[in-house]
Amino acid sequence: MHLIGLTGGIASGKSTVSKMLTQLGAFIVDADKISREVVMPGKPVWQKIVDRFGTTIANQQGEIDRKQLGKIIFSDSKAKADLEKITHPYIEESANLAIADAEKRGYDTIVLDAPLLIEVGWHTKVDVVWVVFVDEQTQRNRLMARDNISCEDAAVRINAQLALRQKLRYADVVIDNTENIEKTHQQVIQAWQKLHDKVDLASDGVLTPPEG
Ligand SMILES: CC(C)(COP(=O)(O)OP(=O)(O)OC[C@H]1O[C@@H](n2cnc3c(N)ncnc32)[C@H](O)[C@@H]1O)[C@@H](O)C(=O)NCCC(=O)NCCS
Ligand SMILES: Nc1ncnc2c1ncn2[C@@H]1O[C@H](COP(=O)(O)OP(=O)(O)OP(=O)(O)O)[C@@H](O)[C@H]1O
Repeated sequence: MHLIGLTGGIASGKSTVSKMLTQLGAFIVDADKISREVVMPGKPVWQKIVDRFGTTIANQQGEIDRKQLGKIIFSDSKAKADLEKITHPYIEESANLAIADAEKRGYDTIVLDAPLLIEVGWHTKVDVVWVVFVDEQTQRNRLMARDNISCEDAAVRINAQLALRQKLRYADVVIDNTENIEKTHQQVIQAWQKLHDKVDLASDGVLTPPEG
């Protein structure tokens, strides 16, 4: 089994690359999706967030108001650290279970899609690290357009993460997503092919020619 750690910056294109990897047959474990599941009402994380941030952090339906929580944590590093201390152990436990389950179900390639892969040290538990890169201006423009936020808010969110250029130092594979989707798709297919060819060589000493 190959475990790919897929990371990048906010709005650099991780979900876009994830979808391409799904089409190639990988199973995706999405840390952002898990972070939404673990805060549902009734879960221990929900209570811990309400204890730390007050009852007004939950909306009328009792769900955590993510917009409000995002506003708080992206402008207050202590609040961000507190939220991460509450959520990360549960996100990690759930991600580990999802990886083990996908392995049991016979998936040959599993992708841990996590924006904070390197910040939280999970890059050490994956086989290879793929970083989805874009230049900062493109990143800011895509983030503003997708989330309908101001240039200032986009900059605050980008700066809340380890700089994308720093993440490149941990990369086994860099997917440059600055240009169009087709160019990105070609890089993903190439990296996928290389990963699987390499393993064929390592496992039996003979390079298996690609099919077709
Ligand atoms: C801050 C929250 C409430 C914002 O929720 P929202 O629905 O608006 O955004 P979503 O969860 O889809 O995240 C969007 C992007 O924000 C960035 N982001 C999220 N959390 C963090 C964080 N703690 N630090 C830096 N960037 C973050 C990531 O690039 C992520 O892809 C939410 O992201 C959250 O609960 N974060 C804490 C959990 C966490 O660290 N998640 C990251 C997975 S390892
Ligand atoms: N090559 C591209 N050309 C144009 N737009 C793109 C390209 N890649 C992604 N986008 C757009 O940029 C935005 C960010 O991409 P995406 O949601 O995949 O990023 P992400 O890294 O998963 O974001 P987040 O960290 O916030 O979850 C989306 O609106 C997406 O449609």
